[in-house]
Amino acid sequence: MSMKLLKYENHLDLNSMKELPDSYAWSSVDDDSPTSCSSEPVPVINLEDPNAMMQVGHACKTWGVFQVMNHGVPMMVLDEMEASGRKLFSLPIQQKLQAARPVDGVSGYGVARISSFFPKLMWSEGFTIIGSPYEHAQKLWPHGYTHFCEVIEEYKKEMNTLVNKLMWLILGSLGITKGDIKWAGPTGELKEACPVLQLNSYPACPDPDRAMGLAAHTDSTLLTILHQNNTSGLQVQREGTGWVTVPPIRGALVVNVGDLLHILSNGLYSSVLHRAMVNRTQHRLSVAYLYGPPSNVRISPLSKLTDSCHPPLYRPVTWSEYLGTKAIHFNKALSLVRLCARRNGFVDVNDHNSVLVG
Ligand SMILES: C=C1C[C@]23C[C@@]1(O)CC[C@H]2[C@@]12CCC[C@@](C)(C(=O)O1)[C@H]2[C@@H]3C(=O)O
Ligand SMILES: O=C(O)CCC(=O)C(=O)O
Ligand SMILES: [Fe+2]
Repeated sequence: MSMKLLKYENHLDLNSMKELPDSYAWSSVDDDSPTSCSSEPVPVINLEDPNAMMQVGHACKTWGVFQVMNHGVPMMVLDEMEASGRKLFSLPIQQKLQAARPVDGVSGYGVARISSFFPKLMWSEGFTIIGSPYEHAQKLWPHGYTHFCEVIEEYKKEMNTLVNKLMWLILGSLGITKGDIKWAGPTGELKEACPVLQLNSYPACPDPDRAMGLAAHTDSTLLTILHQNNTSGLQVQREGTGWVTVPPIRGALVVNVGDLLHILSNGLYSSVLHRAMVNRTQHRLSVAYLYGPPSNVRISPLSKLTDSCHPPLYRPVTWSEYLGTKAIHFNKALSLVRLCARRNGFVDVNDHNSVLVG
């Protein structure tokens, strides 16, 4: 094979490339280059602070993203997850392809799912885990998959505890109590949704200024909890400022507001547009815990947040319906579930054809 590059699904084995192929060269990466280091930093919140709820609410309203410390997830669990991710992505490509994500499937190894919406390829590889990791792990390590599976299960358990804590802080900051949430159990635990674990790998890149690790997107979740290794790359877009880097802080976790929380809060807390950049010398890893509601729950603006002056801006939607819309329409999905302006007698700010009423 020429240049000893192994091709899979039209994508190349990134670890073996000495030059950036044209198919990976994003000419416009620098058009909206990151803001200077002097911009306001992404909030870092100590979850043991008695004012944590107020700070979380403020961060959701003004950023849509924040980092948390003293979150209760043991450092060892984060380190083990990172080591397992590294072990997985450093397997030979032929081995990783044993666990390839099927064309019509969600779990497994593959390129960024959003690739199809962009003319250029992304400098990353991913591994998506939904439900049990056993089936795929067995294909990756036929004789030694148990440790990987144990690490994943432990990580999911810790994330589930944290996501409950975060959801109640966020909902509390909106004045929402346990009785207002249909999918909360009697002791306030949020009924088990089917969480998704997304492992992302961004190999060192020979021409990082022209490459894109993961293109700008919002997550289709209520919340995403992201663990990044010590290499920076995550950037969030802030209105009026531009792209702001979320610096890795050892032990801290990044929390993103997703589209479903945007809907649930009737747009009070906006989902955050984010992307991942790559690095010339360092391999970057991230692990995203994508949290959504149980499959039978339809998410719509909470009634406590709406009245005649603040009508619901979005129609009810289940997580899987929303993922379906996202899979087809990508970043237009949120505006597609937005209620039509005229039907409610108010103007939709996103509807440029609407006529002012009243
Ligand atoms: C539940 C999901 C959210 C996700 C699509 C998916 O079905 C599984 C992977 C998720 C992920 C992770 C990387 C970014 C993202 C946009 C993508 O392409 O796959 C998200 C999807 C999403 O939040 O819409
Ligand atoms: O790698 C990152 O920092 C971002 C990953 C991400 O956005 C995702 O998995 O949804
Ligand atoms: Fe994301």
